[in-house]
Amino acid sequence: MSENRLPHEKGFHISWDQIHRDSRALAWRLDGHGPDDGAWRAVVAITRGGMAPAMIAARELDIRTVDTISIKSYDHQSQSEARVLKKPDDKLMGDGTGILIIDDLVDSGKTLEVVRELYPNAHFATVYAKPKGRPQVDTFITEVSQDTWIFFPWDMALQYVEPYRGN
Ligand SMILES: O=P(O)(O)OC[C@H]1O[C@H](OP(=O)(O)OP(=O)(O)O)[C@H](O)[C@@H]1O
Ligand code: HPA
Ligand SMILES: [Mg+2]
Repeated sequence: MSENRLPHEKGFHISWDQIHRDSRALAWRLDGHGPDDGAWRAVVAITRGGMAPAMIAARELDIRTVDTISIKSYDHQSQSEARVLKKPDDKLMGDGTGILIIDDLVDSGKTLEVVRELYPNAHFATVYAKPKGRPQVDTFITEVSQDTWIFFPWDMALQYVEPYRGN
C-alpha cells in the first residue's frame, strides 16, 4: 500500500483480537433475527475482507452453509463503479430471503449497493460502518467517521517504532 494512497485524516487500527470480538458481537446481535423462526439459511461473505468476519459469525451462529460473492471496484472517469466477478450458488440464494451477507465494512456503500440489487431480501451486516454507507447496511457494530481509514490486521504487521521521547 503506497503512503499517498490514503487521504484520510485519521487511522483506526484494528487488531485480530478486536475484529474477533467485534465479529462475535455482530453474530450475537443477528442471532434469532432471521425470517424463518429466527433462523438464517446461510452466510455469504463479500470477498475478501468479509471472509474473516463471516467465518467468525458462521461459527457463532452454527451455520455450516457458507458461500462467497466477489466484487471488483474500479474507478472509471473518477466515478467509482463495481462489478460482480463471482456469484454465490443461485439455488441457495433465491432473492436473498434468510441469507446473511457479511462484509468487514461499508464505506461509500457502493459494494453493498451492487449486492443488494442482486439479493434485495437478504440481510446485510458489516462490522464497521461509515456514515455515507450506513443506508446500505441493516446491522453493524461500530461507526467511524468518514475521514477515518480503517486498517485491518490482515493488512498490517508488527514493526519497531521510535520512542516517543527521541534523542
Ligand atoms: O462501501 P465501499 O466504498 O464499496 O467500500 C467497502 C468495501 O471496500 C473494501 O473492499 P475492497 O473492494 O477494497 O476489496 P477487498 O475486500 O478484497 O480488500 C471493503 O472490504 C468493503 O468490501
Ligand atoms: O477504511 C477502509 N479500510 C480498508 N478498506 C477500505 N475500503 C474502503 N474503505 C476502507
Ligand atoms: Mg471488501
